[in-house]
Parts: sequence; C-alpha cells; structure tokens
Amino acid sequence: MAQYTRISGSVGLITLKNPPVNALSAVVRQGIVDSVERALGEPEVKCLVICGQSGKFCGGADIREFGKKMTGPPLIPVFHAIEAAAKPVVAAIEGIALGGGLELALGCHYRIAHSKAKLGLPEVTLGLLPAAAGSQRLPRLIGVPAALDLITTGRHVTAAEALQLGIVDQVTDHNTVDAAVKFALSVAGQSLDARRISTFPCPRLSNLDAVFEAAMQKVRQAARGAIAPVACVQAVRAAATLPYAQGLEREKELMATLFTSGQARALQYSFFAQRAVGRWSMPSGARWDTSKPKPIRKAAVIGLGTMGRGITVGLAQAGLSVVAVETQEKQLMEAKQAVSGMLERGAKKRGVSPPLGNISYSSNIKTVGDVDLVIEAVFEDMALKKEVFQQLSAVCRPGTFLCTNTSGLDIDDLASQTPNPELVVGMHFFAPAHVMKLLEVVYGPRSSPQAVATAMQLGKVIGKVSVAVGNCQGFVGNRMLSPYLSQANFLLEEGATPEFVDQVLEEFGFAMGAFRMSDLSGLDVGWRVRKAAGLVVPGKPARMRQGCRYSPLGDLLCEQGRFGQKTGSGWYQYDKPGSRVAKPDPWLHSFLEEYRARHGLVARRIDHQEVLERCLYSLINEGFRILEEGIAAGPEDIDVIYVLGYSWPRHRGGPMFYADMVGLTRVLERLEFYHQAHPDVPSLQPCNLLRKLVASGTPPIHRWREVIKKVHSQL
Ligand SMILES: C[C@H](O)[C@H](C)C(=O)SCCNC(=O)CCNC(=O)[C@H](O)C(C)(C)COP(=O)([O-])OP(=O)([O-])OC[C@H]1O[C@@H](n2cnc3c(N)ncnc32)[C@H](O)[C@@H]1OP(=O)([O-])[O-]
Repeated sequence: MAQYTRISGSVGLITLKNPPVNALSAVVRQGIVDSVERALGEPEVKCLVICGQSGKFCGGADIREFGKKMTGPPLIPVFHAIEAAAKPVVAAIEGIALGGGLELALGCHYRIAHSKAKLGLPEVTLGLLPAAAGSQRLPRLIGVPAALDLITTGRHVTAAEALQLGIVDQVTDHNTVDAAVKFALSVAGQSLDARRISTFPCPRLSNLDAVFEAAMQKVRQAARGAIAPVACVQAVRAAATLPYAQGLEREKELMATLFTSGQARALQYSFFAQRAVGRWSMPSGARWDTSKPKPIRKAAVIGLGTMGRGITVGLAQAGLSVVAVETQEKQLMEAKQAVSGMLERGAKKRGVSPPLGNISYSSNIKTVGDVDLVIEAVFEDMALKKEVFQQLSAVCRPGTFLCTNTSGLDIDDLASQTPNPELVVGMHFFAPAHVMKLLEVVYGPRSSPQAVATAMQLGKVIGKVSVAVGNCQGFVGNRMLSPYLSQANFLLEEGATPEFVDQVLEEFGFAMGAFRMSDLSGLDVGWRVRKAAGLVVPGKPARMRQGCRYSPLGDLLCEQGRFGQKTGSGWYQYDKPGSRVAKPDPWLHSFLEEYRARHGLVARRIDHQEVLERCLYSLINEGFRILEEGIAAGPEDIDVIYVLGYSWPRHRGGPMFYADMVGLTRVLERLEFYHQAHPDVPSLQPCNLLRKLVASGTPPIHRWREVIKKVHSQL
C-alpha cells in the first residue's frame, strides 16, 4: 500500500509500504494514485514528498506479479500524473531506488538521496528494459552515453555518483525525509516547467550514430545471445532520435518483445533461485531456519597457492581476522606479496583503505590454535589433506570448524581424520576465489546442521552465493561436468573438431566451449583426477573402462605435455605458454585422424543439434541423478551452481530450467535415442527421476520438489 499523511501543515507525505523492498505491486500503485489525487486536491497542501517504509525507497516493479494477469493502474500514467502535478513532488530516496523505483523518482520534480542509497535501472538483468519511461527520461536528464551505460549494464550507482551524473539534486547524511520536506517547502510555489524531465530535449550528440554503433557492438559482444541488452540500446536510441511520446511507444514495443521471452523468464527464475538457495535443507530434515550458525570472527587458511590466496583476500575484505599459513617459506613470502597486491587493488577500486592488518602470516600450523574456523586449501591430494586435518585436530581448540576447499574429494573420509567429524564441511570456492560469487558448501553424513549453517553464513558475509550440497565425487558442479566433457571427447572420436564443438557451445551462450575451458584450467588437472581414480592404466583396453566407453584422448595429449594454455598447446595451439588466444592446431587434426584410424573409427558429419544435445542432455541427466539421490535439494541449487560457477548462460536459467524449457519429454526422447546409439555410455541412460517427472505429466520446474519428495519417500 501507499500511506498518505499530512506533515508540517502543508506537506503531503506518501509512504510506500510493501515489505521487503516496497515493490510497486498493484496495491501500491493504486495507493500512489489515490494519495497523489488527495494531495493535489487539498488546498492546504503546497508540496508532496514520496518516501519508502523501513529505509528503502523502492525496489521497482513487483517481480512476483510478472507472468500473472496485470491488475491495478499501469505505471506510466501514474508517473505522468506526478510529473504533471502543479505542486512540487520530491522523492526522498533511502536505501534503494531501482528499476520502477528510480522511474518513479524520475517522474518527480526533485530527488533527494541519502549518502548510502543505491540507484539504478537493473531491468536488463531480468531480461527486460526500463519500461515505465525510464529509457526515455534518463537520457534526457543525464545524456545518452551515461544513460546507455546504466541501462545496458543495469549497474547500481552510489548517491555520490548519482549527484555527479545529475540524477539526484541533493545528497544528505541525515534523515532523508526531513531533508526532502525542508527542500519541498523551499520550492513550493515555484514554476515546475523546467522540472518535468519528459519535456526536456535529449542532449544532442554530434557523433550519435558512432555512439550507438559502438554501444550495440559492445553489448552484442558481452551479451552472448541475450536479447535484452540489444533492446535497451534501441530504446535509448529512440529517446535520442524521437519526440518523447513516440519514444515511449518504441519503449513499449521493445518491452513487449522481451516481457514474454524465454530469456526474461530464465533471468527472473535465476533471480529468485539465487534467493531460494539461501533457504537450504538437508536430507536429515535440518534446515536454514532451524539451524543457528556460530559467529566467525577469526579464521585461518592453510595453503597459500592460487586458491588459498584468493580465499584469504575474501575473508580479510569482509573484515575478518585471518591467519594465513604456508609451510614453505619461499611460497609464504610470495603469497604475502600477492595477497597484499590483491587487497590494495581491490581497496583502490572501492575507494577504501586495504585491510592489510587483518592478516597475520605464518609457516607454523600451530599458530591457528585460537581461530573459530579453518579452511584447508592445500594441493588436491587426499594423503596430504588427511595429514593436514590430523595436524589441525591436534592444534585447534575444541569446537573449531574444519573446512576443506577440495573440489571433489570425499569430505567424510577427511572428517574421519578428526575426533569431531560433525565439525567438518566442504567450502568449495571457484577460481579466482575472491571474485567468483559461488560457494559450494558440502556436508558429509556426519556434518552437523550448525557446521553447515556456519559455513553458509560465512559465505554470505564474504559476499558469496552459497549452495548447500551433499557429499559425492565431484559434488554437484564437477560431477555434472564429467559427462559433458566425456561427450565432447566422444564427439571428437566420431568426427568433430574442438573448434566446431566449442563454436556450438559458445553460440548457445557459454563464455567458453568445453575444449577452450579445459585448456584454460589445464588438461593435467583432469589427468591427475583420472589417474587417482585408476582410469589411466597402460595396457588396459584403450577405449573401455569397467564395461563403459572411455576416451583416452585427453590422457594422450597430457602424455605429450600438452596441458593447454600453460604449456602453449592443448586442444588448441597458443603463441607461447600462458597466452590466452586459442588457435586451431593442424597437429591436433592429424592426431585425431591417426587416432581414429588406429581405433578403426570412421569420421562422420556431426551437426549442431547433436553436439548440443549430447553435451547438455548428459549433463542435465546427471543433474536429475543428483536430485534423485538428494545431493541437491532442488533444481534451483543446480542452476545457481551452473550459472555462477560454470558460466552457464544466465539468460538460459541453468541446466534444469533449460530442460524444463525444452520440455522433459523431449529431453527423455533424445537421451533414449542417443543411449540406443551408445549403449556403453551410462550417462546417456535416462535417470528414473526424469522418467517419473515425464510420467507424472511433466510438471513445471517449481513443482519438481513435490515429485522428488515422493520419490525419496518411496526409497
Ligand atoms: C517497470 C520497470 O521498468 C521494470 C519492469 C522493473 O522495475 S523490474 C524490477 C527492477 N528491480 C530490480 O531488479 C531489483 C531487484 N532486487 C534486487 O536487486 C535486490 O533484491 C535488492 C533490492 C538490491 C535488495 O537486495 P538484498 O540482498 O538486500 O535482499 P534480497 O534477498 O535480494 O531481497 C529481499 C527479498 O525481496 C524480494 N525482492 C527484491 N526485489 C523485488 C522486486 N522488485 N519485486 C519483488 N520482490 C523483490 C527478494 O525476492 C527477497 O525475497 P525473499 O527471498 O526474502 O522472499
């Protein structure tokens, strides 16, 4: 709702009330209409102030109403009525003014913001564009280049930047409503002609076409197939080239193409999925709202390689006291330098001083005796990790949580090295650990709900989106990646090239295809895991393992020292070790031909569809197995992991959402088709849960948890 009160005798105060972010639901919109009408009708009222309840102005349109039948007054006429008002209307912006919330403020005649407020038009991140005249008013107010930047990126700006850009008229450190009331009274009775933004001409640009060509090229490059950023550029162009009313029509047309698009649905699903994963649960019944986390004030990181350094930076930047331990003196010195550099660069970007004092460095593991939580990040070797856990059990005080950054080793096996396995969980960071948003929190059968709650809470404190998952080889992300990479290798055996497979996957929206990604992370990483799993054994049948098809292509490349970017050659060739530009490698093409000839394989023509379906459906199928086993509680958990950790294109929602979009019946049919052609590839054999979902009429994704629950209760 929107509450109307009269204050200071002559000020009509309209307070938006719709927790948690005062979104512009139908009721709120009607409340604004009624309140503005009342204030304009009361002769005693000389001016109006609009504010939001609980220190938040407005989070925009109510996303929960999208996809439902539209009720209540539409936004544009509401904002026009405010702009046309004969009495000054001042927006008192506290906390947030985002999307429709900023568009409401742009409809007002003046904007006063609190210094901590964040403002922006993030519609593009939801697959939309600012459709309450924001794409027409903002360019008129701040100019085309600045408006293009805000609208195509959706980034939030601080109140200080908003003042500098001309979005707000004043910034205050004090009570914003008081400041707005004082300001409103000071301008009451003054002419408002020069304050109605929709009447402003859009600032002219001598190189208008060049500006828009450059903007369009930039968004197309970054978009990876997303359509909303392109529509945003077109909407701002309308503002720069058309009268306001026609520009508004164009904005409406463009929004209509986006609103019902699959991409908008995927991005809005992703928005809510990222919030849903915080409400975690375990098969034991333990849940986010029944498990109390322990506060972590002091933490330790053991092993300061690439991951350990990034984790240390993330903890220190979040204000924690950190003990950083590296037993090799030389590595310790290098790590100290690297970590300090990362903190200084981060602080410079954020305009704060670097928290160098938060970290103490040591080569002695005995110095972690007084910490609340330890994150082990040593080399990915089980024997070494077990040794570290034994040492930690000896030096840490009772109740210290012991976490491991392993990317797929058995958490419970590590927990067996300690007297308190209930205090052991996995905290699987993604490289670079101080940048990537995702954190997989892995619980073993003996991990306590408090240990999980504490790791999830710590993830939030250091700015991560944490997802709680069960313990199994490769956890969720890497486990699903295995069939995806196997299919990519099998496709090479059958006639494809790395370039073609990667092209298909990158057209789908991945930042990098399977082979370019392997070259980046290093082929030797997978080779070590396969060796540890006993898959790389000389003399074994080349292409079968335990009765299943196996491709030794990656092993053969590693035996030749082709580890990817780091050695200057892998699936592609590179100018020199460490360079990032992948070039097709004639050597690899002849290597593949020889390999096929040696194994009696005849190359055949493989099309886009087959590459996409075999790589993605085998990954999705493994996702269904993970849901069936209860390793992940719901499809949202898997989708958030893939979007934030494995560059699955956000505008496709995630693997499980994509399966829902394609249609589970189709996914099942195609898996059955490919499994028939490749009976020795178990990852193509449709999972029972998938069959059950299809048999129960392919319910929409938000209802899969019911079917999963039923499956679990029958197990
Ligand atoms: C016409 C017009 O042009 C168009 C078409 C539009 O306007 S489109 C809409 C444009 N607006 C946006 O893109 C802003 C989206 N929201 C955010 O970016 C963030 O939420 C936040 C505002 C910066 C707060 O972050 P937070 O970290 O403090 O809390 P939270 O956990 O994220 O959110 C707290 C709770 O609020 C819910 N929520 C947040 N914004 C919402 C919104 N706009 N509508 C409905 N619910 C919303 C969210 O789901 C969560 O619910 P629950 O999980 O607790 O049940």
